[in-house]
Amino acid sequence: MRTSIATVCLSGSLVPKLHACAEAGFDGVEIFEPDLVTAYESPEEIRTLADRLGLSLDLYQPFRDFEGVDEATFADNLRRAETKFQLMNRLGMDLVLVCSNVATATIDSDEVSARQLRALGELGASYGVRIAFEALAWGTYIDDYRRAWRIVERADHPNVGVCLDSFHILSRGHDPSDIEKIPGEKIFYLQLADAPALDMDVLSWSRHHRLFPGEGSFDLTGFLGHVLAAGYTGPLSLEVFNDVFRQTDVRRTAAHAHRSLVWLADQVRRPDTVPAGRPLTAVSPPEGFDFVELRGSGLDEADLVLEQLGFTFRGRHRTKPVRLWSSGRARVILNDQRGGEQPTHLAAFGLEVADASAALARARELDAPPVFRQTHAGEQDLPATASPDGTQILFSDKGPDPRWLDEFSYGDPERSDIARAIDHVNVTQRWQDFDEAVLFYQSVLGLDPEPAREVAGPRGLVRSQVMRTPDGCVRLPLNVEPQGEDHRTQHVAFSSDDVVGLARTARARGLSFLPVPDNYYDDLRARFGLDDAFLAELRSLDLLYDEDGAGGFVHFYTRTLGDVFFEFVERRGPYDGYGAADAPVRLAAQRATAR
Ligand SMILES: O=C(O)c1ccc(O)c(O)c1
Ligand SMILES: [Mg+2]
Repeated sequence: MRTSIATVCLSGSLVPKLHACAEAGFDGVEIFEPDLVTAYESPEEIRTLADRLGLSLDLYQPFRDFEGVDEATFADNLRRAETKFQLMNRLGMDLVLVCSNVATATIDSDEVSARQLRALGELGASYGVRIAFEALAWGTYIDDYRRAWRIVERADHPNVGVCLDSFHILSRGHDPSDIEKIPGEKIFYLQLADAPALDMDVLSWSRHHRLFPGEGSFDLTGFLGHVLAAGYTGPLSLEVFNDVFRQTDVRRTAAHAHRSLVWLADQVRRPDTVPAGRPLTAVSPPEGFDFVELRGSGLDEADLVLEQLGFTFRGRHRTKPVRLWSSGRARVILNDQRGGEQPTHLAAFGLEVADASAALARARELDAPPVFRQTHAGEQDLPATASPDGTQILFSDKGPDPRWLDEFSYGDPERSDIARAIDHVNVTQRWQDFDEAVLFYQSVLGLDPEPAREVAGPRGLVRSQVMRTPDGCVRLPLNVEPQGEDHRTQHVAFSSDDVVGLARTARARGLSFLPVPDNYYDDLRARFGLDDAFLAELRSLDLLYDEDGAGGFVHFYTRTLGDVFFEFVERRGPYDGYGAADAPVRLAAQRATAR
């Protein structure tokens, strides 16, 4: 199916927007009227440019406050419409969006609205223009697509149909299954937008918080399924009003917008809808973390901390300045190759997947950038891509022991069992990249988003959202990076069966913990009624504790090494969280002890 996007989704002026849309792979655009009005190019020049870029001009929008009005207003509205139809002829466009009246309607009548729309259709026909009537969720009288369709049916004009917009339908909780009752050819246009679950007035929600499919919490797969079942064959078009996307790089936004449509079209599992003409390579969710890789200027300090934590030094790589530490299936690579000028940071993580080359193929189909890593003959070349935040992701075929382990020598055999595996990797995001990251991890890696939540940091509440596999073997909590800091603070959490014992041993070896304030333990006593002995033990070791009704969670953090720190977690029983209640304590402590 063809893909399209409303120019209102993007930042800047019309010409760069058209270039960005074409570059991202869209087939067409909706021209948002203010973008044309404020452009210095003539309609003919816009038409020529679009043509040269291979973009069709699919929809002119919006034409406001047309129907449900008295006769004098109606006459003036027809005059207004006629000038727009003339403009559309200059642009070479044949479809206009008319949204339901929110301002001048005084007559609440299907009969009157249908008659007025019919007259508009008749006028449009003389210009070769068709009318797509859309019920805005906040329309004065018409705020439901079912009523818009009733009126269009009654208008009974070949040039009058409906425009369906997922936001207006799903935000109001209207049942989308009635879409299937509309004949496909009367659905003149389809606009898709996702949105976060928010409890606010629908106009503000729509104008500021819409998201691209896969970035919010609407069931767009189900929605699109109904539209396709109705027989709609027009473009899949994005119409996303979002303050962040209106301010951020136009090419980057267009690129993740396009990814969202490719992914959504694939989700409905109808080969005829897939924009690329063939389904995406199917992948199952990752089955575990293979390793994490740190780079930067402070890796010697990381060696020391890993040793104090009881990891085994597994040796050096045979051709690269890279060394490996492990504990159970938790593997940490310290890479001195590049990035030595930066503080120690999380540069990459590896994921074990059923089929590494299939995982890479899917990433490429979704326009995730390939990453080429230096390898020598005989070394395993792991397929890799990069996430929007720049972290490299390497795929390896799931097996008992990764083959690349053999490339390390002069180390010790694995003797530690304090850590079982990597429990989660916390990847911070710039606030403006967060939605793009949710879409990336969902579409490329097949991770599911948990509901977003907020964590109190020293500079205010920050958004936190976990992307994970259903079974929890891969968990990626995404957190907004504190603003105004000149570095990121990411962390790698290892799971252990005995965090208390581990903390005791590590402390005896001189590990420095993130210090926890005494007040925290008084609060813990109040929250969970813990016994004095356990509380004293937690306090003496700077351990944190949480419960979620299902089980308990004991954890601690190391001090920060450059831009990264380690966490050890023990999940007692089916505890499924991340100690989110403790995050404010961590953020405050990190700030208090910052370099
Ligand atoms: O917010 C608006 O006014 C507006 C305009 C046109 C649309 O298609 C829409 O969904 C909303
Ligand atoms: Mg709309």
